[in-house]
Amino acid sequence: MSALSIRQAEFVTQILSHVLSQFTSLDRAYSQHFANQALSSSDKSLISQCCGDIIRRLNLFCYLADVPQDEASEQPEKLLTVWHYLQQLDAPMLLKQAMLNRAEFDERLAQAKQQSQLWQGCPDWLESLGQSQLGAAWPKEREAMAQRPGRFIRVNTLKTTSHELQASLQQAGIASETVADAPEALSILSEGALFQTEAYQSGWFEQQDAGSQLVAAALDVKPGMKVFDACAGNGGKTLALAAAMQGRGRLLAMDVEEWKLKNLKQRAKRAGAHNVETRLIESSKTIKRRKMTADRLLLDVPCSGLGVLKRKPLAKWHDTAERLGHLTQLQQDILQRYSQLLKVEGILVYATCSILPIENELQVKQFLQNNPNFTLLEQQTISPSETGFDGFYWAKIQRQQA
Ligand SMILES: C[S@@+](CC[C@H](N)C(=O)[O-])C[C@H]1O[C@@H](n2cnc3c(N)ncnc32)[C@H](O)[C@@H]1O
Repeated sequence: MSALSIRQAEFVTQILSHVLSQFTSLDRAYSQHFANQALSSSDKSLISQCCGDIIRRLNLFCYLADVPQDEASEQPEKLLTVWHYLQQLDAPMLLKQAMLNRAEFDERLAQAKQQSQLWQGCPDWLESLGQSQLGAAWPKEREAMAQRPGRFIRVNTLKTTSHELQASLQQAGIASETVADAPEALSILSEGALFQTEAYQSGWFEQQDAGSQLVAAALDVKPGMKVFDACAGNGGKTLALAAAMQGRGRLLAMDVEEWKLKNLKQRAKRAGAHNVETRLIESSKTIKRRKMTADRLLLDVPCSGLGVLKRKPLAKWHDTAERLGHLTQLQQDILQRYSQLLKVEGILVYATCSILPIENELQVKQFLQNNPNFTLLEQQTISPSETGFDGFYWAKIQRQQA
């Protein structure tokens, strides 16, 4: 990795200031700041990697820069200087005014390395939650979630094969490799303008973490089935389901947010997923009207997102623990009401992008206690530390009787 140019450094400081003062998502900030700018894909990739590194361990960067965390948005240059020092790089000229006393920095660095919670960029509320929920398993998950996320795509088998896609990306100078246990996933090994390739324009792949692909695969859909994706959002998993159905059967994508379903429709068109229909959930009638009609049902419920902190690190700097009570109630409510969509012998997958038992196996346990006509077939937590993927949970549940 090389030092940032002055221009790249300016983008980083502007984006950091923006997200830290307004708490908009990093992705949204990138699209706003990059719009209509002559930046190469390697510029964009370096800028976003650098912003991600700093936000992921914001408390550490503030400590090393001797900046109070609530003033981080006003002193992003100092955080960027720390980023350069940590990688033994010279900071760009722009940052000279933000130079830190090297001896003091070294002393702080030595102290920080002794404190794993600080070194791995973990706020106090998350440390207590992780400890209480996961006990001895927490430290390795905390460490895994301090790392940069991997870059994964899903091969769109409606249009191509893994082999053909790899060859096409290789021609565009992008190296990739297959991923053990996730048959449609490719791990992208080189930087490069993935989204400007002919393969992307032709709908041959979607960006999707390998863990998320495993959740969709757990539903085990078959061509010709009637499948509901009841919290479909922008359709990451819907499109994976459509590919597994080989375009045959009915796939109904539902959500409470209309704009997400609009995005989903566009993505489905590009992917050639012609059996996808969308339906806005306007009231409980949308569900009741379709009672006992589904062969398969995906409930990818709203959650804390604490499994995907590598990719969405800003969530560390809100106290998500405060929202957990509301979220877990909503999750149980969705599971209880939407499970009525299933036919007898139909199968649902309840899923979250969290690794906390309170959102996962404890929710399923409560549901099964209240609904003896459903049984648990299988469940899995996809652990970031064991897989290198984002963290997810899924439970496969079958309806035995009406
Ligand atoms: C984890 S996200 C889904 C991500 C999506 N499945 C994917 O793979 O891209 C959860 C979704 O649930 C939606 N949602 C929130 N409350 C809901 C409700 N009561 N019924 C259905 N969907 C809901 C949110 O709008 C959000 O899109």
